[in-house]
Amino acid sequence: MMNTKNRECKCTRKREYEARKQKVSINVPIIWVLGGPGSGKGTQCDKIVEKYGYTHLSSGDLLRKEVNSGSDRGKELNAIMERGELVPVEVVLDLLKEAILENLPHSKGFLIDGYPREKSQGALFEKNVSPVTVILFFDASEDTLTKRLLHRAETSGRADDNEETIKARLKTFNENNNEVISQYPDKLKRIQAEGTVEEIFANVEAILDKL
Ligand SMILES: Nc1ncnc2c1ncn2[C@@H]1O[C@H](COP(=O)(O)OP(=O)(O)O)[C@@H](O)[C@H]1O
Ligand SMILES: [Mg+2]
Repeated sequence: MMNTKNRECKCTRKREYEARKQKVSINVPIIWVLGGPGSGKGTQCDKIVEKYGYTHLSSGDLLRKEVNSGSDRGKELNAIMERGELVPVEVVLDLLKEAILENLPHSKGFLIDGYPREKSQGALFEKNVSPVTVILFFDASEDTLTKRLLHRAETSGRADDNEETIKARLKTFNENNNEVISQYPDKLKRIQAEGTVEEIFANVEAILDKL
């Protein structure tokens, strides 16, 4: 019993290690989806998946999955996320890269939702995973973001959808966002995200139809 467990454990670790080392050759679009908390990244990604068949990888969802697994790493992550802070970049990047490799054989493109959150995260992704094709940045006012998140809080069950954490998340976002997007002037597509879901999606289509 003990032996089998150990073997499985080593095996998983080995696979993870190899995933990290492996060079990835990706010939489908890699799209970073950025914007403040509540800017509609998840909502628009769902619509993109429906029309374009891309693979949606949300860094937040991958992290929450890790938290729900109940692992020690998950518990540490949960504490950080409840404070509205950013988790260590290696953790997010490993989770993203593993998910990309897993989906690569059949994927038409990847939506990387909510990453990079810091300048260094973008550089690490491009170095260790792949260059980015295009960046969708959903731009909405703080007022709109807060209203949408408080509304989402009624049903989301997310530990970070409460007034205090929302304030901290907006602060984290404002501190880092300009530095992130200013690195990629040629790839950046700024999308006005105050309108209806359909209006915003029309602007998204105008960009993705050209890829
Ligand atoms: N264009 C929109 N107009 C009004 N509400 C929206 C719009 N887009 C998203 N929402 C709502 O705002 C909340 C946050 O959207 P979500 O897609 O989860 O944002 P993010 O993934 O960027 O945090 C959700 O409750 C969602 O239904
Ligand atoms: Mg989201």
